[in-house]
Amino acid sequence: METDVTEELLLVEEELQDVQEQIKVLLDRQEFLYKKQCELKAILEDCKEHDNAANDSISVEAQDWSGTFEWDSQAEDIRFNIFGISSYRANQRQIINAVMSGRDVLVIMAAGGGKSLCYQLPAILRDGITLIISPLLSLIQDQVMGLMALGIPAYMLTSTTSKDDEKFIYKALEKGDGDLKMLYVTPEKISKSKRFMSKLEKCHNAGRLALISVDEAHCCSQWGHDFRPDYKNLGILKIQFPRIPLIALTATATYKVQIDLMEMLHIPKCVKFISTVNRPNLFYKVQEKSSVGKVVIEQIAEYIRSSYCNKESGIIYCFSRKECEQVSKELREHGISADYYHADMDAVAREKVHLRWSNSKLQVIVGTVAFGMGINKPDVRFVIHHSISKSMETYYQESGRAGRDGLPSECVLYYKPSDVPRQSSMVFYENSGLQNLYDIVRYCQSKRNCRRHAFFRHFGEQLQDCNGMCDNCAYGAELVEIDATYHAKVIVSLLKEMQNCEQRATMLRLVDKLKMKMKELGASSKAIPDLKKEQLEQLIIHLLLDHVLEKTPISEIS
Ligand SMILES: Nc1ncnc2c1ncn2[C@@H]1O[C@H](COP(=O)(O)OP(=O)(O)OP(=O)(O)O)[C@@H](O)[C@H]1O
Repeated sequence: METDVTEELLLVEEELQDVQEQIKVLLDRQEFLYKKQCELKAILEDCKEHDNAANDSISVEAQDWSGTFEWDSQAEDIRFNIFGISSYRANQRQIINAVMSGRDVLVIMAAGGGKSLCYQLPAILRDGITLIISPLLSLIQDQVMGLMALGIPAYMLTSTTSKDDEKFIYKALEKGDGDLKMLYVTPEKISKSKRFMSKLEKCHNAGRLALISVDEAHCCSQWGHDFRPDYKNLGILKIQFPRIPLIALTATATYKVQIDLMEMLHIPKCVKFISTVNRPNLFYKVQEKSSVGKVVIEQIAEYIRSSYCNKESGIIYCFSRKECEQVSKELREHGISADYYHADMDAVAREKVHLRWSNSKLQVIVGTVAFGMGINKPDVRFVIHHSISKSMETYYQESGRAGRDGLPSECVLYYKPSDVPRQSSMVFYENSGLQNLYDIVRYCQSKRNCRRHAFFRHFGEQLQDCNGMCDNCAYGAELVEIDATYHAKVIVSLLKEMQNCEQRATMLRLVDKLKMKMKELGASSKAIPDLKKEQLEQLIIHLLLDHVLEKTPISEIS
């Protein structure tokens, strides 16, 4: 009898072993399929966007904007003799021709690509006044000063405009008196000043409004990275002046943002000129960030000292105002010439720091996102992110402030998984905030994929060669594969427990609980690899990206 039972037990155990192996195979298959599903969905999304973009741009291809036009020789003359530019850059001539033909135009051209010429040259060529809407006073002041220096009658109507200039401008608008070719205003002027709008109307009715230009047009869209409520009201321009060509320009706009701003500005049939987002001179790199703040600063200081010993200019972006002050103070203690810039400072103090840095009297400016649009310094050699940005778009924009002169420059992002929850609490209530954050988290976590390709994918552009200009392509990091299935299962079971008890799962709490649970389960005696805190954090983030984003309820994750 006993032998029979023993034999049966052996059979049951054998079958159990068999079942366990089958489960493992199925689990592996499930994991593979989840990954594949995620990749295929991303590709499908990309294809849809490409198809739409291709359909929308049929009108661009239908007309050859690079052909011969009646204004060609006059345009060449202005380009060379007024702007001192010997030849056009990619798309500039085509854009100018489309504007001169009276079409509405949308221009997406990378930072430093030469967007200004695309509306400034037609502004001189066309009879009448060009109205330019730009979001920042400092940007406007720079532009007007630059144009005046070239002998072009450009003015601005802002809070800093003198009474005399204001009088001159209003007379020029209303009566056509005086020499005024370009008029810069902020969007508030359009949405809030009835007096200005009535003068503009008179200018238009007398046939003197030549062109409308909306700079930094991505500010129209809530899906963009710099939404400005007053930009939303700019749709009024095309309603009031439907026959005046409008050119909208920006350095970046995803397909969604493009659709949004075309709707808002009422330019559904605009000709689109989308240049590549590629900045071949920028080297992208993600650096593992120590959990000890002082070590991070030491590493950054050492990097600046060794790579930029001739005091080449740089920017460091920080998460908070307090962090900005702290980082700049500690860098100074390490002998780096650095100062901070954030929205809590008064305008004069901010301008002073900006000026010292612009004149290269200060090597490093440590800023929050407030150090944004209007930075025209061409020779910024490095942009360091002390913490992860909130989206790929923000990161592209901020890191893109490096190397506007086209010379080699570096963009380094210091990443540690425990910075992710800090950002996610900030973006939680934004439109697609978490989705956007997780895109950049994926960028940071990847140890294999080309960083540049991540940008192409994000902006729905065809892949181009990186030429070894990112860490993953250049160094091909040596990767050690660790089987973390056991840890992952424990994390999921812990999450379920915490979810059932309605406990908040912070990264710190989860890692602590995980370590305790692994001890309880006697993981060390089961030849389970012992993972470091940072590795456990990375694993948690991976799980978050792979499962939570796919909207798999925790209860269904096995
Ligand atoms: N065809 C050209 N040849 C040489 N230089 C040019 C050409 N077009 C523009 N530039 C110069 O390139 C620099 C950048 O131009 P611009 O300020 O218009 O860039 P942008 O596209 O507006 O960049 P951002 O988005 O960063 O403001 C300027 O110094 C400008 O004079």
